[in-house]
Amino acid sequence: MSPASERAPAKVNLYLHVTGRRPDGYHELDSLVVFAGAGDVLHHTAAPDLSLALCGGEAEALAAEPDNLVLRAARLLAGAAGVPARGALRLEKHLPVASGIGGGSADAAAALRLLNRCWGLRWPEERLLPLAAQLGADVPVCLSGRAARMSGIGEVLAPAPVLPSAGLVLANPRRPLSTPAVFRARGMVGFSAPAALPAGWGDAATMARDLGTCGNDLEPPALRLCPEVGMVLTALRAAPNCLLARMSGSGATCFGLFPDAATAATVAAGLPAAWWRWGGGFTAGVSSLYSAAEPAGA
Ligand SMILES: C[C@@](CO)(OP(=O)(O)O)[C@H](O)COP(=O)(O)OP(=O)(O)OC[C@H]1O[C@@H](n2ccc(N)nc2=O)[C@H](O)[C@@H]1O
Ligand SMILES: Nc1ncnc2c1ncn2[C@@H]1O[C@H](COP(=O)(O)OP(=O)(O)O)[C@@H](O)[C@H]1O
Repeated sequence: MSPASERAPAKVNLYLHVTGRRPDGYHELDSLVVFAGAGDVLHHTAAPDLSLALCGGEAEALAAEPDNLVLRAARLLAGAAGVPARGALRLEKHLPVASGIGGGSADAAAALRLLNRCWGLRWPEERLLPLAAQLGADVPVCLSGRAARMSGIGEVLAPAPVLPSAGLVLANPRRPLSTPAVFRARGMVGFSAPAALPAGWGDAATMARDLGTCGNDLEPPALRLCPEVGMVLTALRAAPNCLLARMSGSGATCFGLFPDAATAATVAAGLPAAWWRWGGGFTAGVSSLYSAAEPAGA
């Protein structure tokens, strides 16, 4: 990746427990978040003013978006750093919009990393995290792009258990789902306890067995709003060697876990062409971030 580009990988919630609700209406969560090889890409070219151009297969869904998260992130960082917001940005949009895999959050996080570098700020991750949290509950976890155990409303991050190599299929029935609408549709049901997880897994089958004891508490309301989620889950579960299939985030994208990336790619290619689908493996992290030990301007 060129120094003037940043990957914005898709976030996948391998499980998602709603553990409480704050007085301000936000929900407390417990989730194991991993990142997929699929993602958007953000590019920067020096320019006196700030602008954003969109390209890529999923760009059309954002054409009417009045307040792209990339521009919000750029303005927020410029304001916090006291520098002019400048640069011609180009977003290659490959992830479906409003689909439970955090594309907008990943783009916002990529903008923070990219402009931190292109504007010569060299802020460490810890200094960018409060800005990320202001942009959305999922943006802090997307900042490092590292697998994490996420709690609070998304801002409390702890290392994930050691993950095995595994295959991952993502499939979306091409129905956008609004995150607030899915939380609302959950209604007055009770809360789940945080999951009990081991320190790590040696293979994909053991990981899938343990994750099978968890769930996604947003899956039932999402299924009511978007019955196609059920078709996607059925197709994933019917695929040979599927170890686990579940919805990610507030949907409608579902994931399937498979023994390896090659199997996942084959399965994805066999899913209905009318769906958005992708198959591969987890990604290890994006980090072009600076460590706190590194002096600014170094
Ligand atoms: C549900 C999750 C799980 O990872 O993923 P997605 O389905 O969006 O991918 C996230 O918590 C989404 O994070 P994000 O999409 O950044 O949410 P925000 O923009 O901050 O919030 C949008 C709305 O979702 C609801 N919301 C979000 C996060 C949270 N912990 N509790 C909530 O109740 C609130 O109604 C809020 O107004
Ligand atoms: N760069 C962006 N990519 C996606 N959505 C964006 C972006 N900027 C703003 N949005 C808005 O954020 C909403 C949530 O988008 P997204 O992050 O794709 O959802 P999800 O977290 O459910 O996958 C969209 O409906 C759109 O209105």
